[in-house]
Amino acid sequence: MIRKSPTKKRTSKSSKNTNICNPETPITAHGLRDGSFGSLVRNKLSNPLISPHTTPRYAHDWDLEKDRSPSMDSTIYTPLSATTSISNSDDSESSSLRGESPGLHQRGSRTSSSRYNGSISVSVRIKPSYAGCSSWQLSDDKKTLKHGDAGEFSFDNVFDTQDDNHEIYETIGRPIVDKLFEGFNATIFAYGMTGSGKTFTMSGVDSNPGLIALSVEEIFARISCESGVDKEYEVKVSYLQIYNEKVYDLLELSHGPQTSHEGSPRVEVQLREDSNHGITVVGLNELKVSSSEEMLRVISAGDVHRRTGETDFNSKSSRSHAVVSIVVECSQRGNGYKKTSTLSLCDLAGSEKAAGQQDRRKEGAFINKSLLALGNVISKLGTNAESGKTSSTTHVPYRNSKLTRFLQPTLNGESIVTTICTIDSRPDALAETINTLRFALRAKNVAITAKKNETFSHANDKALIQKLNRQIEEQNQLIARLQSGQRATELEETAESGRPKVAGRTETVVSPSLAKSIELLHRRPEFYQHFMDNEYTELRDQELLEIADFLPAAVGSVFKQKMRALEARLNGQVQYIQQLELRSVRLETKLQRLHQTSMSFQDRTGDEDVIRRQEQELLLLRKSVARKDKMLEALRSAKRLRDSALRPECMAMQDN
Ligand SMILES: Nc1ncnc2c1ncn2[C@@H]1O[C@H](COP(=O)(O)OP(=O)(O)OP(=O)(O)O)[C@@H](O)[C@H]1O
Repeated sequence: MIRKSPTKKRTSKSSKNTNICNPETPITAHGLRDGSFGSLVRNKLSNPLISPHTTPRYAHDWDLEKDRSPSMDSTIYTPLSATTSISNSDDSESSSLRGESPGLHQRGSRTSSSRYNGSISVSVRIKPSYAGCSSWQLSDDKKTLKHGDAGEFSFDNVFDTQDDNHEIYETIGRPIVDKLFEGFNATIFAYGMTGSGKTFTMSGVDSNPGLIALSVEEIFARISCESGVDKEYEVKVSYLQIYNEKVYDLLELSHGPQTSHEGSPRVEVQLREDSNHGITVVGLNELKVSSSEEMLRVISAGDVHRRTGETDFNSKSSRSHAVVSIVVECSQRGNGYKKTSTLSLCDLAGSEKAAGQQDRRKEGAFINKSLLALGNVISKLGTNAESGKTSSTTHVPYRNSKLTRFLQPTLNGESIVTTICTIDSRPDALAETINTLRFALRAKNVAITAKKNETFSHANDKALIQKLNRQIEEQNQLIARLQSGQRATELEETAESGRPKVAGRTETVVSPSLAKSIELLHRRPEFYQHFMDNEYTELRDQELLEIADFLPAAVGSVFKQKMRALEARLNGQVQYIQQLELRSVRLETKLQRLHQTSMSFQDRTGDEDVIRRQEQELLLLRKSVARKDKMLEALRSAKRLRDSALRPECMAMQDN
């Protein structure tokens, strides 16, 4: 049975959100103050913060490098306007009216069953915060975030502080797992500043499992429901981290989790690109797993080795980008159908300000550099989609970081992508929050054209064809054996009927008409017998009938009987001879044709043999016809003798 996670209906909340500074605000199960963000602030359509020509008021690490910062780069920044928000929300609304999942951003009109056309689906999750008042406000439909200074931002979904991981899974995780089972590659990635809740969303905690655990449970629940006699599933998992621009396998088995100390990067693996397979990770362990428990054990063993450290915003910050890849392979027995799709669950490292510690600073520089590269790629892909260009015709800077190189196939349209951008509502994180929201807006523009990974293997067809061919071959041999047996019998019979016996001859090359003639000759005795036995046919000769009438009754009837038999035999002989003559003519014509053919194929001794045999057959037939002629002549003379014996003078003499 498919496990149904408890579905909490996404309810609209009032736009008049509770100020989290309010001591009346209830505390959630996680010990956090519940409720949405701060006081309603006037909506400003023209916003100084988001103008490409204006310097942001908030200090940000990236702001120091304005030229490189995604937020400040005027070539990649898309100014936000009321129109953008409205058109985006209209888009989402129309997709929900079409019955599409709110978790995916699919363009229904261009979508066929084996293709998915859409764009990256983008959701934002707000982390509850104690630190100061927030001025963020969420719209009733939970799609638009407003900030007094930053303006208005619309997305496919905005999850507020009350939404737990189950709620998020139901809205964005389950539709992605649906697509996975249809055969599409699918990706969920979490993006946001350090401490904003990416790992909390992806991995969760014991009391509130994250998208990884919930997806894994769903995958195995479906497999147990769908597996059967005709369908079989295989599931594999791999887990890697990108730390300081190096890729490490988190499932390397050479050291058990107990022996390796927490946070140490495992075995380094390499990204490789080739024309056949695209980007691959050489040497990455892919473990076959057969249950959700087993897979979650494997993943948590990998978690232990993920690089973590302390940042200003997170005491246990993930210092690497981590990707869990789950490969689901479904094969149908009998027809060679196979579907292989991959679910990639990425928990990116968080962007941050420059840290005090040297190690943290180095890590932070790598993290920021790779996130900047990701932002640039997303921006370029978004611009391409808007202008109708493809990444094959324009340069997309995938090579600027290991993260973008690794995500290249995903972002290049081989996967359906959902991103969850986490933000921290505290005021001192506003600059980072705005950067995250800008990234999220750009991601919304990235077009996806994914196709199902389905194949039909012809291995089974080949086996079937081979089997059928073997059967045909066996049957051919059987027919040849039966034919040669029949020929041998015929030849035996021919020999018995006075023709020379040909010992051990198994040739079967006899023309059908010749075979028929031979058969007729073989049946000759029965043929004669038939006419000889036919004594009850009517006597047709009028003269004989009249003579019989003159004879005494007893003699007359014997006479009639004898005459009838003689007449019948005579007629039979005549008919038979006519048939033989006809066949003889036909055979002669055929023989002539064969002679002509043999002239042109003299080296083919097989044909000469056939001609020789047919000539022999013809000779026999001619002899037979001659015998028949003699027999006919004898019968005619017998008739003449009888006729003369029946003349009146002879009769009178007899009477005397
Ligand atoms: N929505 C939430 N509800 C309750 N607690 C949360 C939420 N989001 C995050 N937290 C808590 O905030 C802390 C930091 O979260 P988390 O580690 O998930 O952040 P992160 O974005 O992964 O940070 P980093 O990039 O530094 O790894 C954790 O203690 C986590 O439990």
